[in-house]
Amino acid sequence: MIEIKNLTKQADNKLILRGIDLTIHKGETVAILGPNGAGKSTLLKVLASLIKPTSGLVTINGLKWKRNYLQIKKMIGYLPHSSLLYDHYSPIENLVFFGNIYGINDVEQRAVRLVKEVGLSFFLNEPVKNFSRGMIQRIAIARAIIHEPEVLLLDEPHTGLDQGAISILNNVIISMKEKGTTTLMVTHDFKQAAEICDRIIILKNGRIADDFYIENQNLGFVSKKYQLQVEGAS
Ligand SMILES: Nc1ncnc2c1ncn2[C@@H]1O[C@H](COP(=O)(O)OP(=O)(O)OP(=O)(O)O)[C@@H](O)[C@H]1O
Repeated sequence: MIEIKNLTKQADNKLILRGIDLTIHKGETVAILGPNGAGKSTLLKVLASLIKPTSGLVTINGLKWKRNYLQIKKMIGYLPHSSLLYDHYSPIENLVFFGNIYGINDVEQRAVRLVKEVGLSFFLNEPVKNFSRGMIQRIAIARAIIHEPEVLLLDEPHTGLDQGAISILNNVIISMKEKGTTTLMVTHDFKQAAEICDRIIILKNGRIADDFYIENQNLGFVSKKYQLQVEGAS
């Protein structure tokens, strides 16, 4: 479970997050929607502990960030805009490298399985620098889940993926949900949000403008709620 209380983030005199209160329950798959500059990536970065909040409290599974840094770090898988992969390493070398950081057992076996899961077995030993953007994104996703995190933070994960890779990613997220993983996904892709998420949060000007559950992958409902909050339509 993730608990966020009165979270604010200020940078260069700009208040990016303006008092976020949010509870995400274990196993939920949550999409964070909002216009450009709303503070979505900043919220994810705070949760991933890449940047410090200006004030407020974040606890993950009851643990506070400040006191349990390493323990929490192991619980989290984070997919940022950049892949974090090493260009000259192959997918397998990258995944083994990151897996070793987390002290994974049988890391090579797991790395091979993940590369297969994201559909790139054929390129197992090819340097990542030769890969297309979508291929890099697939391996970046595998990297984010190499340590089987309990919490998955994904920043625009569908960007650059073709239809096949979108299905692969969605299946990865769904199968992790079945194992109890909690996922927060920043996205501009309403269709994917409606398809795999059970809850939607709309962020606007650093505040939560709406927070609701969806049923039956109701894309129309998501679009209508978004228009109402962000575009001011009724
Ligand atoms: N380190 C920083 N210093 C100053 N301003 C920043 C910093 N980081 C982010 N911002 C500003 O905060 C606002 C929110 O940025 P953020 O990247 O969180 O938005 P976002 O909702 O993810 O946007 P997008 O949909 O365009 O990716 C933007 O106006 C951005 O320029």
